[in-house]
Amino acid sequence: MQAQPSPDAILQTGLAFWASKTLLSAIELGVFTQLARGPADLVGLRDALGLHPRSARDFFDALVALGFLVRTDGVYANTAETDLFLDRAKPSYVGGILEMANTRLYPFWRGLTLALRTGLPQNEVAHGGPNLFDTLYADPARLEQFLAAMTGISRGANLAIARKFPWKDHRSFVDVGTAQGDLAAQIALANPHLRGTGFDLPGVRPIFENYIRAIGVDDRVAFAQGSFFDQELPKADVVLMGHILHDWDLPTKRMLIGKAYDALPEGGALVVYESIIDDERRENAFGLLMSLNMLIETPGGFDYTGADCAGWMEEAGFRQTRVEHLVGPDSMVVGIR
Ligand SMILES: C[S@@+](CC[C@H](N)C(=O)[O-])C[C@H]1O[C@@H](n2cnc3c(N)ncnc32)[C@H](O)[C@@H]1O
Repeated sequence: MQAQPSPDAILQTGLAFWASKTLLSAIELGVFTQLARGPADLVGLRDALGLHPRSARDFFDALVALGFLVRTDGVYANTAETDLFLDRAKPSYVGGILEMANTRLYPFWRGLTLALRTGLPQNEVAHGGPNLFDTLYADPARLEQFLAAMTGISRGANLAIARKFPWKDHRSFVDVGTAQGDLAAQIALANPHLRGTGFDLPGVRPIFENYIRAIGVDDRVAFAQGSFFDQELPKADVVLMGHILHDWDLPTKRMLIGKAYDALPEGGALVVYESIIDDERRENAFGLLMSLNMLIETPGGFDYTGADCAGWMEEAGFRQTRVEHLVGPDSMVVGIR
């Protein structure tokens, strides 16, 4: 017998922003950082966070029901996951991307319908700025938040690339658009024979250098500053691009793949990774929604399938390509020169 149609999934997705904003506000308020110092009862937690009595209990219990807190005999505590990943005091903190989601993406996504009608971004550049990065980089606090957010969204894939890629066949790498440098750091940590470069705009240098020093790989990983629009890429055995191609329109994507080709020796590899959409464009919902996020954030950016990317690489001269899943929605496309 066929199941009766139910509106459950429709209502759940339609109102999913309730759960999303509750988690984002909990991160903003430091709920998980506070509870990482020790469990607390309703009044203790409410007072520590400076919340009004009216809805504090509903807020904390909603976080229990959503699976982000546990409550035992009236005492609230983090789950293993929120304690590890949402306590700001731990290096495993991944909340940077969610802080950015809270302050920037949540308000900007209000403009999605308008963006779909006009094809125009809905973020800070909506009223005339030249590009996302110039706007972000004009404000040091926003720049720092953005670069930390990138580490949050990329950490799982960075660890997978550091382990999965055949690094033993290579001696050097350059991470193009490196942000804080987490990919470069994870590759260097897992592969002591490699030397690496993080390439990015000049304003990124101090943030990159602090991060690389804190991880302890500054003897093998250096920063090279510049814009990939104005100059060639530093030469290396492997060129990596994480969340770079989706920021730009097709001519720029092709230009960047061409510059990567020029930077590689014969047998060298280009590794492109992000939430690569499945070739049928029906399964990787995160990748497809990420592409809508690029509509909100950029004038011409979009996400793409593994087959799309492999095709652009082949047009640029790469002789072999392959697509490999990393973690969650992320895959890498590898091109061998
Ligand atoms: C979306 S972030 C990706 C960061 C990192 N690769 C990751 O996956 O987490 C894009 C990066 O490209 C850098 N970028 C933007 N325009 C650039 C340019 N013209 N030249 C070099 N890097 C640039 C930004 O500063 C930023 O670090």
